[in-house]
Amino acid sequence: MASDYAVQIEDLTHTYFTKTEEVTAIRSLSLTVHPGEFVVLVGPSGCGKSTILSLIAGLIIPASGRIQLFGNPVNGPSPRIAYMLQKDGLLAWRTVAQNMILGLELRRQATAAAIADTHRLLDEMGLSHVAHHYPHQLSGGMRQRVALVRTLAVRPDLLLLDEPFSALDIQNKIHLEHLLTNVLKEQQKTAILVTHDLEEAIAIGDRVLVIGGRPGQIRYTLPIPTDIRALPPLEARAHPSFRSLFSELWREVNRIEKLA
Ligand SMILES: Nc1ncnc2c1ncn2[C@@H]1O[C@H](COP(=O)(O)OP(=O)(O)OP(=O)(O)O)[C@@H](O)[C@H]1O
Repeated sequence: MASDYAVQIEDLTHTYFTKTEEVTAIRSLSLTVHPGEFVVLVGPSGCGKSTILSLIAGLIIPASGRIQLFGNPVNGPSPRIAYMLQKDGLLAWRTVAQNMILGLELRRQATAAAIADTHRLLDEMGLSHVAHHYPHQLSGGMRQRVALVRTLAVRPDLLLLDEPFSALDIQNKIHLEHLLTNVLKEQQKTAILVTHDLEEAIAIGDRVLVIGGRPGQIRYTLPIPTDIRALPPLEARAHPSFRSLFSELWREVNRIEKLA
């Protein structure tokens, strides 16, 4: 069924059960994401941001509520989604070229054309010269660029990004943000990013949602103005309105942190 939304979440609640306790991570959360939109989730530690991504990815099943992906209910992992984490997850015994086609192999889609596509992406990331290197021969920023190629290689319609750049220094971080936003815009992909970096959220998101409280809910929405969205991440940070957006987001995150 056709849908106007890439992601549609209605009244979602999720509780984890451990041997000793029940933790309701999120309660009554509703959210819609349009195709091609880049939504960023920020908020205090433990407010349920990663849980939201895992639910959308179909890795965990919600206690109640509905999640639809491009009009179809989420019942488990979907080939339309790719997930990227803070840890690059590169396999030490595979070269860069072999690592970047891992997802394609797992999905039995490693055709000559798909592999050629990943080499083009690797080239766009400025890494063609390390295709035959092993992960231990690369810097942290290079490793994360390879992980990004591997994530994009499966041509997902939706990217879920859980703090993918948080371990990088500021130069590498902005470089990767730039590469990511370029590819997303070119290929008109939808993405949801979790980050603790409020500058990053404003510099690359279309809309920033502050999740907070226990259980977590959406407590504040900051739409990013079009003129900032049109800029690359470094230039966005230098926009005259950037500081006031940052102050607004900082204030809200701190206010909401007290709700926990
Ligand atoms: N597998 C699990 N079993 C039990 N409780 C869990 C599990 N995963 C998460 N939780 C709990 O659910 C709540 C939300 O966790 P979640 O990881 O989604 O938060 P987060 O906002 O992503 O945190 P952070 O910013 O620190 O990564 C926390 O109280 C956490 O302890």
